[in-house]
Amino acid sequence: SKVRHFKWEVEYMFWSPDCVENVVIGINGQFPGPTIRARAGDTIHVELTSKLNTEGVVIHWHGIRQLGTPWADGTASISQCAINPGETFVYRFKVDRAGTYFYHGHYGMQRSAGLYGSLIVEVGEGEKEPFHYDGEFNLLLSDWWHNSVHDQELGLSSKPFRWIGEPQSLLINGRGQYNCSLAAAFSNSSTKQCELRGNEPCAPQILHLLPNKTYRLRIASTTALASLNLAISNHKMIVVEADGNYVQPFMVDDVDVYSGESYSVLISTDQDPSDNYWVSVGVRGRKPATPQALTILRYIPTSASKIPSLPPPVTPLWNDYNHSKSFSKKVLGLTGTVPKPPAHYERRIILLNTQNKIDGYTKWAINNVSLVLPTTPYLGSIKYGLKNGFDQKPSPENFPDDYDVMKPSVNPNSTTGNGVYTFELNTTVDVILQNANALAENVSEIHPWHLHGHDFWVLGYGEGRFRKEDEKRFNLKNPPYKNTGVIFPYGWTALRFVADNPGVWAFHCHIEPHLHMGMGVVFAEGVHRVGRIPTQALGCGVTAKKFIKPPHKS
Ligand SMILES: O=C1O[C@H]([C@@H](O)CO)C(O)=C1O
Repeated sequence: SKVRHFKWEVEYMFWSPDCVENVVIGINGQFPGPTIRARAGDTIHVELTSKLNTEGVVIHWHGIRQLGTPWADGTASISQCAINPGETFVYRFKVDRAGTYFYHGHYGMQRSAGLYGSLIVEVGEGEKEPFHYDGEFNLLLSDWWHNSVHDQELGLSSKPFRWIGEPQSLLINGRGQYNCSLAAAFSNSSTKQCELRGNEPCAPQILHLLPNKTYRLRIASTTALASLNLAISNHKMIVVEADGNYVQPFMVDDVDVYSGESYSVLISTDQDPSDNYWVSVGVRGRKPATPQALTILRYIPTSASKIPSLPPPVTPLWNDYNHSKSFSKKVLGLTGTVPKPPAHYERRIILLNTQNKIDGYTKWAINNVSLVLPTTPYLGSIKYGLKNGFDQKPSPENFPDDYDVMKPSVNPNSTTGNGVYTFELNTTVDVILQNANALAENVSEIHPWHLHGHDFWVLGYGEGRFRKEDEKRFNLKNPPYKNTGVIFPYGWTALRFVADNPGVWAFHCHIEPHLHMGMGVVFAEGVHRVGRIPTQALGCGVTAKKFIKPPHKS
């Protein structure tokens, strides 16, 4: 295994992700940031210098468990202090397992500003994947707004509340087309045909494939909001990986990808090689106001500029939740490659997801607490026993029996808070994510929940309020092992994980504005076992006072 060194500079830049000039956060002059490729067992060493001149920054390595390096998880106020303008911070961690991952900003709403890139881990030298392919392509999916994240953030934290609305564009590898369509010829709207030469930052990345081969597409979503659906005209996909774990292969026409998830699919280039085909990405779960993202799957030697003869695939109806549920339930762990869940839980917490008003501000709350992060990162506060870093009262593990999840939330007692769920090291924990009605009547939304530092088993999905007897239907045989799991409107999702990674870990809705509005919780386990935390990660809040020594007096 190797140590892979990278030197990164993070900076704002002018860029045109969807052919409209905007401001993005780039890395080394690139948007999306550079793709990291490594092999399982390698160590990644990123020396990150911030050239953001008016704000801090951190980078989270999504899907990497940070075994033994919780300070490198890149979560501001949780695992480290934000990196100040001009400062350099070293992220050094092991990528222990092959898979499709990505990285992104985890401070304020910097992910929405474009701070993200792919992290691909190949199998270790001499090891094999449990499937064959001749070549691979990487599709990092995101959504894009034309107003700045500062504008978006201010709206979300204003009274009256201003929602960010639907994205202007969907991007594939940071590229979309706002004012034109690649498939205008097939549309009955007035959208004009894109006239792109191919070298523009918004020109689609065309996938060049040879006929009669098998390709692996690595699909990951770092969207701020949108739940996505990807389809390829005339080509079925075999799903083989989810969130860095192998799944029992299954064939589909289209794949749902929620923010924070990744999938690998295999396709066979067995179609008419004198044609090209569309790859299309559309919005699900929210009434779409965003055109599909498109790129072209080109069969060599057909001309790359040949417009496919068939129209792009149609995304399933946005509110066809049965379609989404049926997809999610097909995702099962590949026996023999992923660990089996312990048969029993030792602790169960139930997390009610509600939209609330607190002092007239619109928030999301978990068991009536809306997360507002403390100024001191938890990792340092807990390790050094500094009790003034955050609320010492344990966080609520349930919600009132008479709460009606089908009715608009009232929550007279909801508050902001920053307490922690503390687990005894190696405890088997069940988390029941309970969805509910939002503030408006007859509205309940999709929320993809992402856990840092672990994978969890998704034991089941259900409708309405979770009941104890529902556990009889849990899949303990071959549940998928993932780091992001979705809750459907008015439903519940049951997760199980083993709290075996000393550190402090965020668990939150991966929709960026929802997290910003408080939709997250903090888990801690075995923090006394955490090794020496780099001083730089502690240089803020109450830990700064303890660890930054005054200049030596002679
Ligand atoms: O958090 C959200 O706020 C809006 C809406 O509920 C209020 O404007 C929306 O669609 C969200 O997901």
